[in-house]
Amino acid sequence: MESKSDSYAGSLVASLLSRMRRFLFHVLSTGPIPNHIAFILDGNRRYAKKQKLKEGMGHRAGFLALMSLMKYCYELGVKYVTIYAFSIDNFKRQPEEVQGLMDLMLEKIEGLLKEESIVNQYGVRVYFIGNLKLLNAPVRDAAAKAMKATANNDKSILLICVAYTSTDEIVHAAQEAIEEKWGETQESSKASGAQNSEICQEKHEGHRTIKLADIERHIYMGLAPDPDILVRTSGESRLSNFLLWQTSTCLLYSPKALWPEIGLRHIVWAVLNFQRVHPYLEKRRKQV
Ligand SMILES: CC(C)=CCC/C(C)=C/CC/C(C)=C/COP(=O)(O)OP(=O)(O)O
Repeated sequence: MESKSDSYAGSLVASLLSRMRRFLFHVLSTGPIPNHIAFILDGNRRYAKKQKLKEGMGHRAGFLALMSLMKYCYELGVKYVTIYAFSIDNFKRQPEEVQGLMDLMLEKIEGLLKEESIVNQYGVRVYFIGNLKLLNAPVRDAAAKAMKATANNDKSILLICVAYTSTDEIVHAAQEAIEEKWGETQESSKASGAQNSEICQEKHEGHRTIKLADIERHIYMGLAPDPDILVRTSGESRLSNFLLWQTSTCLLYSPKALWPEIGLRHIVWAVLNFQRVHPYLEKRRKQV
């Protein structure tokens, strides 16, 4: 059992580490701080295997790592954090694993709403991004509840991509943009009393004139600026169908650590690298 002096020493060390971290962040903030960092949470099952844990425990450890990372990002002044929590392709995994992940998600979303959670400590507004109708009803309802409950938080933003892939996001946005154009075309045809053949012609023209901005208006991630840094753990540098539309001028950082092993040093290193290439990234952005 932990004695009183042990717990006193423990809280002293925690407070010292927190002060050191804040000092480090203060020094870092003399340079540009990324506005948006996105994470691909790779390597949770490998971590469980490495630590000889049950597979689901890797994802639980991954969630704890996520909480620490969010804390570091928000303390550092990063406004937007996006995570790839579950891709549409992940539905192809063994049914027990998918169910285990959905159960974990449900439990953790409910936990995020508790008063003492990081979301409330840091004034985080939560968005769930993706094809949410693919989720089971309890997770979808919990996601809707979390978005509603945090709607008045405005200090920071957490975007949780679930049932998400970039190609699905782009197809969805293109479809909505076409429907919007078609709606406008019909309206203007009605107003001018055009004949059916003319409507068809206008519809055709309307489709042909879809612009980049029409698609961007309907992209799920449109509520956030493009990420400045994309972190993918476990040494992989593939994007795996994540934020393909949004990452043309983004710094990719792929530390060897498995997701549950990610920590403060990785964030500091990512930000230092971002600061080093910042003038170049800004130039590229202006050109784009
Ligand atoms: C509410 C909320 C935000 C919950 C998030 C929970 C969480 C940590 C989800 C990660 C899910 C996932 C499929 C990660 C990829 O690791 P992997 O399973 O592919 O592991 P591997 O790369 O070792 O195979």
